[in-house]
Amino acid sequence: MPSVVGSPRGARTGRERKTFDELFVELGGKWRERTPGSGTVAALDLGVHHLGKKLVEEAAETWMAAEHESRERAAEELSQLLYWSQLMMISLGLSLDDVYSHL
Ligand SMILES: N=c1c2ncn([C@@H]3O[C@H](COP(=O)(O)OP(=O)(O)OP(=O)(O)O)[C@@H](O)[C@H]3O)c2ncn1[C@@H]1O[C@H](COP(=O)(O)O)[C@@H](O)[C@H]1O
Repeated sequence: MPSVVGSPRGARTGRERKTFDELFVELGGKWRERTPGSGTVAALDLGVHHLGKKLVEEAAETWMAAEHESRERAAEELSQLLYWSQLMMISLGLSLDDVYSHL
C-alpha cells in the first residue's frame, strides 16, 4: 500500500527507513553505550522533566500541523512525537512489551 503522506520534507527513503522497533533498539544502544555526540544521550541526561516538556511540545506541534498545515507536516511532527515517546520509555526503563501490553 502506498504511503498516505507521499514524501514528507526530510523523510527517509528506501534503505534508510527504520521502524518503531528498530529505532527503539538504536536509541537504547546509544544510551547504554553513552555514544559521544548523541542528542539522545544528551536529552536522556536531562531527565524526565525535560522529556515530558518535549513530549507535550511535539504533541502540540502535531495538533497544529494537522489542523493548520499539511498531512506531510503532521507526519513529520508525529515522527518526532514517537521519538520523544521512546526517550521517555528508555528513561523510565520500560520495554516495548511493557507498553504494548496496554494496547
Ligand atoms: N528520529 C529522531 C528525532 N526526532 C526528533 N528528534 C529531536 O527532536 C528535535 C525536535 O525538533 P523540532 O524541530 O521540534 O525542534 P527544534 O526547534 O529543531 O529543536 P529544539 O529547539 O526543540 O531542540 C530535533 O531537533 C531532534 O533533536 C530526533 N532526534 C533523533 N532522531 C533519530 O534518533 C537516532 C539517534 O540520534 P542521535 O542520538 O542524535 O544520534 C537517529 O536515527 C535519528 O534519526
